[in-house]
Amino acid sequence: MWDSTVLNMQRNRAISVSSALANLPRPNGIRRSLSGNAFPRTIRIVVLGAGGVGKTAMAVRFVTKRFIGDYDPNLETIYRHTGFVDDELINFEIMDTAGQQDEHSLTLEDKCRWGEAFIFVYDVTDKYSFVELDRLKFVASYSHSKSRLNFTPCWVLVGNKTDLADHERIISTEEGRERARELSCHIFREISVKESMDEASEVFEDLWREFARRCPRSPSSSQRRKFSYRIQDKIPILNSNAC
Ligand SMILES: Nc1nc2c(ncn2[C@@H]2O[C@H](COP(=O)(O)OP(=O)(O)OP(=O)(O)O)[C@@H](O)[C@H]2O)c(=O)[nH]1
Repeated sequence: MWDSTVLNMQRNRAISVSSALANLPRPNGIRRSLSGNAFPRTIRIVVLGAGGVGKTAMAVRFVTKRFIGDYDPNLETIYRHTGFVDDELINFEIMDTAGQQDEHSLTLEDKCRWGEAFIFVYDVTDKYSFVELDRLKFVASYSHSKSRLNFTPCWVLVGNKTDLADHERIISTEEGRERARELSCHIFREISVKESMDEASEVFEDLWREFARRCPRSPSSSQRRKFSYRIQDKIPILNSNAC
């Protein structure tokens, strides 16, 4: 009797503390999500593709809404960005990999083990970037299978630079769609990061929806920590309000 009274008191206290926490204003203006989750869920996305296809431009477009013309090709960064998708507040962690590897950087497998969702980018005017997709998908699938995370990651294929398509297109939309099927990608989009802010954002938002559908519970923080320590030592993290 006494035990159950104490248990009930503890439970009521826990409930009132958690609802009080949920109602507190969050630091940096982060609100409780409208879906009712007190804390935003996190998704880790790795962006892969040959050099110069627009990986950095796409990530920066999503995070800052701006198109910035040129970046250091060796720059690898993890962008952290919090935003709403369908009334739910989501933490996006986006690893922008360098298309040209230098011998001191982490291996591609190391980086892929960190990821839970993958965006493969090619340039619709560049045949090599299209051919390179096979190798990248192979490495990402292999690395993910070694990471022992118990869900199929979300795969997305993006053909970028459609603003150049009228005169310079080499890969047709149908070829892109067909390759998405061959690579078992869940989502295929053609976009112009340069001309459209919305097209870049929709890639990340649709990716989140697909991820949430196939993985209702995110990996635990202890699972995530296993893959973090080597990566986060070597790749700088940039919060979106600092971009
Ligand atoms: N026309 C056009 N150019 C683009 C578009 N997106 C990116 N670019 C340009 O393509 C070049 C390469 O873009 P990045 O974002 O640096 O490409 P990346 O894939 O990150 O390249 P690496 O860092 O070498 O791997 C830059 O000059 C961009 O301005 C686009 O949608 N249209």
